Amino acid sequence: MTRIAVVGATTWGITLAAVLARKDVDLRILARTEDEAAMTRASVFRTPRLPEGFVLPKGISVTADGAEALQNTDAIIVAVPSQSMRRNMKLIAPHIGKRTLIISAAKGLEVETGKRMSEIIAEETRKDIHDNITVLSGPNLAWEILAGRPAVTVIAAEKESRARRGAKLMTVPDFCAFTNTDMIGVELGGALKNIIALGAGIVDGLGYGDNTKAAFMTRGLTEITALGTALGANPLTLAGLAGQGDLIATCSSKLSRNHQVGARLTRGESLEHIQATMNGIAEGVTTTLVAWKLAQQMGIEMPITERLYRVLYHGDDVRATAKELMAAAATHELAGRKWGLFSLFRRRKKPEIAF
Ligand SMILES: NC(=O)C1=CN([C@@H]2O[C@H](COP(=O)(O)OP(=O)(O)OC[C@H]3O[C@@H](n4cnc5c(N)ncnc54)[C@H](O)[C@@H]3O)[C@@H](O)[C@H]2O)C=CC1
Ligand SMILES: O=C(CO)COP(=O)(O)O
Repeated sequence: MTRIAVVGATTWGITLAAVLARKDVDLRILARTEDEAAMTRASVFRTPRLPEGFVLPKGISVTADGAEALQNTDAIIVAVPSQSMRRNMKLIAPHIGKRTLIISAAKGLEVETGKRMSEIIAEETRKDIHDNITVLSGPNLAWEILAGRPAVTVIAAEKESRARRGAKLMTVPDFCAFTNTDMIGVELGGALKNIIALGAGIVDGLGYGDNTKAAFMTRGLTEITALGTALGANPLTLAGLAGQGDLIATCSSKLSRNHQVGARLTRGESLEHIQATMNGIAEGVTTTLVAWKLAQQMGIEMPITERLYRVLYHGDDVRATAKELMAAAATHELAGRKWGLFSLFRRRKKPEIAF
């Protein structure tokens, strides 16, 4: 029987385990402590993000023992906040088998290095398993998926065969995985759209209309595509499910924590207070910092990211910043959009960034 382990008793980890339980597989969740494992087993979830009354499907085992959870698995899904990816990988690396597929399900960039999750996984694992590193990302609000509403996702790996293997493992009724070989694009799409989702929460919180929102989302996609392609992503990936698709889902949904952060900022709440009370992770906060630094160092114009960075890290006034952004001198719509076919072959070197 196929054996899959999920690292992280998080909203997304539990959701993916519950989704996979729709088919006949041996599923194990690796929790951080025996307490956390016992609570998850008893369906007492620390996060209120799961639908009310949700019960962990029978047959999923939960343990805090790494060897028990991870040995002899066909795939390990790592569903932890991105700032904890390196720490988690250090713990699980010794248990990863030569043929085990590693699926990163986190959507963020490491603050200290600006690195993508797959880069961190590679740094923390043996070379002989690097071909097995894959990433999963797409318009995937956990609550909707657990509620049984149909969704699709994308699995990317450098080798098409690994992406196909991952997609086969992850596809179940009402949750279907597309494949891609552009890992950079899929990861950056999932991470960078959170910046724009946070801003969309501000747009909604300020009571602006659909015209504003459409403009904001479109220009948001423009600037994350500019950074993404400079970092080596295929622009078509960013226009696909893991980029534009996820951007639409999170900018439109009140279920999105990133959207919630933006909306709460417009009510005068401080970022510290929001983060302390939201009981979950909004990756867009740290991703804004990383993207801003990358943009500065690579000379890429990101007017939305730049202003959100000032709101989040320098306490700029949300209303004044939104007004300033909407009034900012418009340029040629296609200015800076140089990612024609040739840009695929002209990757700029990512700077070494000191954060
Ligand atoms: N919730 C969602 O709808 C989706 C989340 N994701 C991504 O999945 C990643 C995890 O997010 P969520 O599951 O929503 O987190 P969450 O918001 O449910 O939980 C985050 C909290 O989990 C705890 N945690 C549990 N196990 C942990 C471990 N092994 N290492 C570190 N912290 C642990 C920590 O207290 C942390 O603050 C993020 O990168 C997120 O962007 C991706 C798609 C959908
Ligand atoms: O990535 C997500 C949906 O695709 C989840 O969004 P939030 O992290 O903003 O809740």
